[in-house]
Amino acid sequence: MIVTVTANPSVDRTVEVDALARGTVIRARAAHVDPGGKGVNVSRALAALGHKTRAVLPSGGAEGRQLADLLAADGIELVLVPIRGAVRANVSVVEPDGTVTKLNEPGPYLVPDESAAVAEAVRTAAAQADWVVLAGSLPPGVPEDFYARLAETLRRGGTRVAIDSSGPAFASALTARPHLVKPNREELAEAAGMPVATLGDAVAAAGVLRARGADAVLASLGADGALLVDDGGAVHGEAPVPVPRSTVGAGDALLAGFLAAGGCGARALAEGLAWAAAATGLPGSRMPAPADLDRTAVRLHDTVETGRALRERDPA
Ligand SMILES: Nc1ncnc2c1ncn2[C@@H]1O[C@H](COP(=O)(O)OP(=O)(O)O)[C@@H](O)[C@H]1O
Ligand SMILES: O=P(O)(O)OC[C@H]1O[C@](O)(COP(=O)(O)O)[C@@H](O)[C@@H]1O
Repeated sequence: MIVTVTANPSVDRTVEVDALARGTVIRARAAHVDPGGKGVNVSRALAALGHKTRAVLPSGGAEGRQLADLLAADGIELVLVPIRGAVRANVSVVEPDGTVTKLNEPGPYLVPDESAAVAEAVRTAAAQADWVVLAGSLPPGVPEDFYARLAETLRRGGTRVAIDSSGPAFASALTARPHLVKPNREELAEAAGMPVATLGDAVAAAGVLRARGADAVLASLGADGALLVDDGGAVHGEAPVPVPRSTVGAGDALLAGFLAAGGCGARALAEGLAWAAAATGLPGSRMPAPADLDRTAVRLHDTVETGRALRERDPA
């Protein structure tokens, strides 16, 4: 069982427009709504591919009810912690060439009792979990070391912990010695305090994160695939996507596939890459079904091509 924790979930609205122009009225071509938040997406990917998962998240307001309704059909065991504020709504504006502009709200203010209730729900939900995933930003009011403290407690109790966050919440969580962290290229560079322009830079930056406390680093590198750095060394892998549709949630699919395949080693990296490639080929944050996976497209490289320049972020 993989338990996910999303401190700041969202209702994700994706709006398709012909062109984005500031200060004008834009008539959208289409819009759709998905459940959102990084841990929520990890659970969605796991459930879509037949794995047992439980998602812990604060829930309040009309958006909280909407999010629970959207998730009801997904086969995820939900642990909803009531809060007074309303769950946020994030908007992604997609242009025809695939460029995505994201507007992520800060989220509701959580009073100390509400933060404590989420932490308590996680401790209960985590009993007998194979992995606990702590993912996404923290809403206002939740202390910066929220994931760090949870990770420390879970680790002491023998539970494996994976973290996918950013900024101070991520930096502080490293000190809790998580088993796995999943930064994207920007988060890797920010946390390591160095530019990441080549695969060699990514290996070096992952080394910095390991020196700060992470056992293993699964770095997602957009169109350049992903890199796993652990005690066994570094492995790079990629899975080309002929027509990328949307990368929203692709990093979450990568992490979900990696954990579903055991959460360590090259085989898990390959599985994560297959899930991420499939998610990248689907619209919005839709998660792949078994028929969407093509494991034959995955290529692993034991020798990392350190001089290889990383591509600019794909607009899709
Ligand atoms: N253009 C692309 N072509 C192929 N795979 C991609 C592409 N963009 C993303 N991916 C896959 O999705 C994963 C996550 O994407 P990335 O943008 O790095 O993460 P995040 O969504 O967390 O920002 C990558 O590691 C890669 O496996
Ligand atoms: O918690 P954050 O960092 O604001 O991110 C939340 C957003 O990220 C997502 O989980 C998608 O993640 P990615 O685009 O990084 O794959 C959305 O569902 C959600 O709106």
